[in-house]
Amino acid sequence: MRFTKVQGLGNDFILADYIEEKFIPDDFPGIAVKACDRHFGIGADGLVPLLTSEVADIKMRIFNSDGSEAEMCGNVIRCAAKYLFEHGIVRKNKIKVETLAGIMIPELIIENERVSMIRVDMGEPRLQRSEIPMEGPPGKVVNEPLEAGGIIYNVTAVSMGNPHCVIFVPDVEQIPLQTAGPLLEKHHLFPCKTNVEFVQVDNQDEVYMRVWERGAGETMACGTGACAAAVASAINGYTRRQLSVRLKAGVLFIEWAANNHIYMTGPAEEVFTGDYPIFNY
Ligand SMILES: N[C@@H](CCC[C@H](N)C(=O)O)C(=O)O
Repeated sequence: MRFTKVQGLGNDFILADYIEEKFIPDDFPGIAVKACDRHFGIGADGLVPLLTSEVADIKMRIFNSDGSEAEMCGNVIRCAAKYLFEHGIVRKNKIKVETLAGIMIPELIIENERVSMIRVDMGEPRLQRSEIPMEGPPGKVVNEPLEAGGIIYNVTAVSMGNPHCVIFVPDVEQIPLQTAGPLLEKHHLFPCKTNVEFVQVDNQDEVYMRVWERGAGETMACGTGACAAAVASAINGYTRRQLSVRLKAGVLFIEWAANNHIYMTGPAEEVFTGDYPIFNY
């Protein structure tokens, strides 16, 4: 498998370009588990095959490092758009990408003939409990108490195509993410599991976030998570609808626009390329 290792704010992925390939492996989950291993594989938070699409410029599938398939990924869609543009595969500055969460549209911001940032139309957030999905009575889940491991968390649930559970805390550095993360990710009220974001509000224009990702554990950043955190911050009245979400390795700029779409702007980088053996699994 030819691959390009990419990262967006330290959330790293194996991009596997199958657009021109005749042989498409059928065990992407198995390949993801082995290739994402940080000791015995390439090492990454996920494996992302790029494929041809009948409804968009390309199709992107997303496999977490545990092999589960996700509907959408904000950080990798920026990386994929930059890769497609810089390698001359799609020479448009707005690229339509088919995902399990629908068609997303990354836009390349070009400065001095180089892609400096990528702004992605992430579509509309979904807030109804059934859309997350989360068990319970109909309506939105805003600042609602949820017990996990003997602790009550106040959660706001947002779907960006994939599920997110946002929890506001005074100091994210104090959160024992390795214990709280898995308990919330696999909580019985989330039938498809959930990504978990702990968010500290710095002021009306900025929050700081740590994330425990469904199927990948703690990662350095999460694009859909940053969008969910921004939506949750706005509906709880903590921030404006345009804000910076600070992560370990940098910032994502999120705007919840008047058309109800979320726009996420951030960087993307290629790290290295290589070949990975996928036979004899
Ligand atoms: N890191 C991603 C999200 C990847 C998928 C997620 N773990 C899930 O299972 O929903 C991002 O940047 O959005």
